[in-house]
Amino acid sequence: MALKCVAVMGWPDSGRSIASGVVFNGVRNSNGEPRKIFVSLGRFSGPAANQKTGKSSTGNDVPGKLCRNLVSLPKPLTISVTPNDGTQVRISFKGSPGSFTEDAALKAYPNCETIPCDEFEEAFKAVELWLAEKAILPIENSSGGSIHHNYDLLLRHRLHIVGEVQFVANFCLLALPGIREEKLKCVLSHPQALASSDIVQTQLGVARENIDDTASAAQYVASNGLRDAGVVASARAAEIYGLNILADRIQDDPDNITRFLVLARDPIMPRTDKPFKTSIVFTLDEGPGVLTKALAVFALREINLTKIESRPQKMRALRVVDDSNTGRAKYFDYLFYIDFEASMADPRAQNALGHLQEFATFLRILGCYPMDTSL
Ligand SMILES: O=C(O)C(=O)C[C@]1(C(=O)O)C=C[C@@H](O)C=C1
Repeated sequence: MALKCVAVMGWPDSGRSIASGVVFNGVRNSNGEPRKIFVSLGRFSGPAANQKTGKSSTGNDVPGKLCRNLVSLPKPLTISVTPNDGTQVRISFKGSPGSFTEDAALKAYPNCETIPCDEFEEAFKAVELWLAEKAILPIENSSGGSIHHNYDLLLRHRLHIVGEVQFVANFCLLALPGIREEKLKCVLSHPQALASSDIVQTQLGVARENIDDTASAAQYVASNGLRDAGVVASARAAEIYGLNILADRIQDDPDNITRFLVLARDPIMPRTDKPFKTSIVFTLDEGPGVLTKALAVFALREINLTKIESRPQKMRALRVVDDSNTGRAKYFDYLFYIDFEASMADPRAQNALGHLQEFATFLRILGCYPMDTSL
């Protein structure tokens, strides 16, 4: 059977053509109807294509290095590179020990080794340089919304989303031992933690000071012996830095949830025996209804969307279009990020992306991963 590789979902200008997978055309189902098949390029068992000749070891011609004879494709497998309990998995994160991101890593991989980094970018690099197997980063918060910078990093780097962690952060008010609430003149923490515990700070009448992460704030107050400063951080941070917990669960919304993404160098094989989510990013041409059309590819197949986010295309912020009424019109150019509830092993998802790819100007699959159903 001749296969035509019609779309490569990859980094637009990286010179590396494949990020997560390929959609193949020219495949028909048992009724003879055309069918698009998405093949994840994470890891295959079975004969691999020779990178130089483009021939598989079974002798079948393959168009392009990584296209394969789909008939012989194995059923999706889950390849577990690391044990489920996280033994020996090194996970990089932005922040100091005791931060909520580290808590989220420990929730997903209880025995992991965590690698604190100063910046999100460094957490990505730690995985790219094989210093860590995975990175974890917050992507959205139920009260503060999206963490936009991290959407940009997902696209700038080539890691794959391999998991999500939903985490309820329990914010505590901390201070040096012996210090009472009335003595506090200011409270230090991550801006999101400060914003999420506004009621208590207003009651205390304290000034707020932003620090990179909650645990670093605890470390700063402890190491400088600041007697008039409180901290909003976790109970674990109190223990690590020798601070007292003055008040527990000070978040305005008791269900303040942060969603974290787990990233790795390789994608995982999509499955259909448990709920999976897929995250994509795409761009569209300018025109009326184009976004509606893009969203319809999911609605038509009854695929539920859980998140949509738009970000400016920084290197190509303005699009100049000849418009018959007004002459030259200028539009902002956007990237659209979507999470949907379907596995890439599900034909509905394959068909939806095949359909989207017909008119999207760029499409990349950021990852297909098990949904966190723990909350
Ligand atoms: O500062 C921390 O402890 C973090 O892990 C970061 C972070 C965030 O980026 O939103 C994570 C969860 C909490 O909501 C507060 C802060």
